[in-house]
Amino acid sequence: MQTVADPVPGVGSDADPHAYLTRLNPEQRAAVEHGVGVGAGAVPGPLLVIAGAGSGKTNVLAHRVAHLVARGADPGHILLLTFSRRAADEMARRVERIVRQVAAGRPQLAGAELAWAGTFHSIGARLLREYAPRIGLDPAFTIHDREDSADLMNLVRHELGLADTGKRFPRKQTCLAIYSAAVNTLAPLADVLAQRYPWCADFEDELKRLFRAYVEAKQAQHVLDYDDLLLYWSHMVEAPALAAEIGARFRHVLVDEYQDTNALQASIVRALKPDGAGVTVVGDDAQSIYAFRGATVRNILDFPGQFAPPARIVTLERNYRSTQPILAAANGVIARATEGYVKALWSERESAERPQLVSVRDEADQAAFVVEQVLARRETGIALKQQAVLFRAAHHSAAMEIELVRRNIPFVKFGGLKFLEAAHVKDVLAVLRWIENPRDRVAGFRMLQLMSGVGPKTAAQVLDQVASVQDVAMALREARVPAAAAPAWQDFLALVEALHGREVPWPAEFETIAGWYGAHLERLYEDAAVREGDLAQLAQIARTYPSRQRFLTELTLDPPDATSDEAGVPLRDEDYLILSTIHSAKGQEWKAVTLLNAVDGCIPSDLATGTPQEIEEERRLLYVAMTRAKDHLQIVVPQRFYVTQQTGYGDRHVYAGRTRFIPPGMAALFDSRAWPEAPAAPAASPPPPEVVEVLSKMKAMWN
Ligand SMILES: Nc1ncnc2c1ncn2[C@@H]1O[C@H](COP(=O)(O)OP(=O)(O)OP(=O)(O)O)[C@@H](O)[C@H]1O
Repeated sequence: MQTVADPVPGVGSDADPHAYLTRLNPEQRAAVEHGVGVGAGAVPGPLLVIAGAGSGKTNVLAHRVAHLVARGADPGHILLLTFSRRAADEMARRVERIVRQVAAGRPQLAGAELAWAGTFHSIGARLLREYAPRIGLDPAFTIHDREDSADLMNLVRHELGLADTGKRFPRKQTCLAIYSAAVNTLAPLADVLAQRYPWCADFEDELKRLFRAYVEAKQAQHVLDYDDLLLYWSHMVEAPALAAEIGARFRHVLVDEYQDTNALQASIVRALKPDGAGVTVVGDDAQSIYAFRGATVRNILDFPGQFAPPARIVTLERNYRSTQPILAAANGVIARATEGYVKALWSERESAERPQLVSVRDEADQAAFVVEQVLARRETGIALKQQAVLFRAAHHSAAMEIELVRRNIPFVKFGGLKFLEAAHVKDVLAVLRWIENPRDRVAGFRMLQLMSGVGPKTAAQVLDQVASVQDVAMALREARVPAAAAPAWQDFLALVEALHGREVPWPAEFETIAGWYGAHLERLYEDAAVREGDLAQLAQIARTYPSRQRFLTELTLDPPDATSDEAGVPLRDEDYLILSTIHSAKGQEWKAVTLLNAVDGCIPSDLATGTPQEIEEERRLLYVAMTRAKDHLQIVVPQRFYVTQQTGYGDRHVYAGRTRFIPPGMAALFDSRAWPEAPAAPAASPPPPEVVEVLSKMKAMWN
């Protein structure tokens, strides 16, 4: 049902206003044009774009949105759901660029802006604020990140006496993980326990009690956790009237990275558009790597059959990123998967260089090898930024990081500690969150204990006192605190009075809080100077938001990646090597990619070999890693590596075999080599070095 775009006369210097379509290959173009312009008022039927790695998924989605706008769709009625905010921003930029090309001579397109592009969570937060009164929610709710949620879970766990049952009740992080898995997979608690947490199955009743109390605590404190942003949204659209109202706001709903959505997200899309009209989902089942967070590859596998007639499927198989030998090896890995949409990626980028399988002795040699290669490639003109070292688990890069620091090679690491997880950043945000919502107990608890002399008991008492009053500042003035806390308390009262009275507008408010916190920082942390740098960065970010509420919401939902107390964040270097977990490498590409620790136990991770599904997900992880490479791919296989805290064995070196996903039958797709290469001839043994006498000098120092 495609139509060829009508030419629009007099458009800029470009004779064809839809010239952007000619840049697409036939399959991409079919996806972009599907159902657009079939008649005034008609909405395209559901579309599934199966986009192989590097086949231009981002490109296609951006073109489809731009094409819809160019053909008359109101950008304010387009909902674009992406996996990360970075992806949403990038997409919006591309759409605007394409639309600008068509806009000359069509003034109504000039200022076209995508008002509704973002992650499921951030769009959920926006809709919930707007519709809060309709579902009995306080619109000023604050949002807890994972750590806050775990803290609240812990608080409730203690209150219910579950922490001291004598038996080993699951810890707060585990409780939260179980809760989150049940919510996101829409599965009964008993099933989640049986399948994922069998060692907690005995606690089903207690866990239910805990989760009920946790939900009550969140409601009493007007806080939502990450999962609530989806859960409330999904409950909201279960009401047919609200579903119809919200669904009607969005004529087109486009979802990126559909393979990594969970059951809850799919149910939201279904509720908004029950017949699939206007829905486009794009993804690659071969790159589904978030099952551990509740994502289900079933969403993409089952999408077409949800509708009658079924959704149209367009498959993109031409890869623009990698050389053909790299693709052949990646295809070889994924061809052995048990289920999926069949596709054979191909590329016109011929190369004589096959990917390498490099055998090294251990992790130290692995690090030395990678550094040697990285530097050699830089000599050939490939900047460090164009080179990435990928690994399955964040700690796999430890030896590598040490070697890089020793050799003075700057690097950035993605997938390690997140900015918002750093204690000092959390401290400042806790103050802001509490000012926003004084019922938020986790924020208040953290904030009050920043003051010398205020411990958990005093903090809890104070929070009880302010829990139900309107005038928080007054309640704080009347609160009794230990004498040791008196000086700090006076400063705190002054801060609260200034902020509650709104004497200080945003973002100056942030500076005021940072100033107050600065007085505590040195006492709280040894490396206060480093942390001050992070806070300055946070202040910078704060200035870009119009209000405290927007700042808190966006930052909680999409935190910046790294803090400066992490190793090697190259604040001053222009060029730096990329170190990244495979998960954080999603959607990226580099000229050269090196994969560390391609051994069984690391990939597949020995923590993820419990079920066939887990093993399949590990295979897809390897596939994702390999398909990030444009020109050069090296897969390193250390013969032995160091493992920590293996149950019953302690820390030790283990000998490992090459990952099972590259069996001997695939060897022809790679060049195999060993490093260091065996020396051509035995070197003559050097003369024994002269011994310099220092021992006696050392002792003599203390004579
Ligand atoms: N029609 C095209 N002509 C030329 N290059 C293209 C075309 N479409 C996409 N590309 C290029 O192909 C590369 C991969 O595109 P993109 O990042 O959108 O792929 P992707 O499908 O999102 O990949 P992955 O899912 O593996 O992350 C980019 O460098 C992009 O510029």
